[in-house]
Amino acid sequence: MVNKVTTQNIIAVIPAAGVGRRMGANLPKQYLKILGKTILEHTILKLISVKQISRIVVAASKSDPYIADIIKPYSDVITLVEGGQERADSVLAGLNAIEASANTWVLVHDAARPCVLTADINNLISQCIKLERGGILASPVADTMKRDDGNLNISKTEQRKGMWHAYTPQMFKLLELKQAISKGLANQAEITDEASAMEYIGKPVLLVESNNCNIKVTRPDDLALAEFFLQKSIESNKE
Ligand SMILES: Nc1ccn([C@@H]2O[C@H](COP(=O)(O)OP(=O)(O)OP(=O)(O)O)[C@@H](O)[C@H]2O)c(=O)n1
Ligand SMILES: C[C@](O)(CO)[C@H](O)COP(=O)(O)O
Repeated sequence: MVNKVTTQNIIAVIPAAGVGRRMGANLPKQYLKILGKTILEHTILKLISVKQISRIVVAASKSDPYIADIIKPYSDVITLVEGGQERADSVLAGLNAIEASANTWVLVHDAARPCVLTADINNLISQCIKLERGGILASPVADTMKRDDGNLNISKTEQRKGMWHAYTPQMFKLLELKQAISKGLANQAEITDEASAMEYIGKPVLLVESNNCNIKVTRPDDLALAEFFLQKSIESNKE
């Protein structure tokens, strides 16, 4: 499945090996269609529209009957690898397929976030390169945050100030990210995104504010919302 990547530009990794349990569809959610294209294809097209991204590594499930047809039109820029049990395993499999300098920047973006704005990806890239720091797209929390007591009672109101929703893309140097995820996985740390792996090894991570349209398609209701945002971005590209 793997052919090695050799380039010095930014390389994107798309974890696309999830099963979409919360979506509850009869196929993994990244293969559901919105506006005539699968969610994964919308995501691939967003990354292809970013000039600095030279290659995209897609991590898909081994038994996946859908992926080959979807990536065929983009086979000149896409490398396919086999994903893993957890999202972090899939990301690491993608990173392991990249044969580039340790200093190469990699940008990890969920297959399930097709509505990200190209302008926000470009902004993340330029902030990380300018400040020589890894960073993520994120959005400040807008609601009051409650902590439960494990029994549907509120135990506490958390301080909202300074709280952010973590989105993707998340951009780091290849070697550092590989080391961080490998260490986190080896120590059974909870690694739900790339930033949490970097935090685990004590590295600072930059927050870059994203448009709120960058939703993770997770539950059935998200499909209509994603269609609305994708339609809006298609129309604004026509103007
Ligand atoms: N073992 C896994 C699990 C998740 N992902 C990917 O990571 C992204 C974010 O995960 P999530 O939205 O949680 O997707 P699923 O795991 O498919 O959803 P669920 O948790 O509802 O099953 C998705 O693009 C998903 O395909 C992956 O590549 N490998
Ligand atoms: C990476 C991510 O999308 C950032 O919000 C998120 O952590 C993925 O989480 P999930 O547990 O796979 O839904």
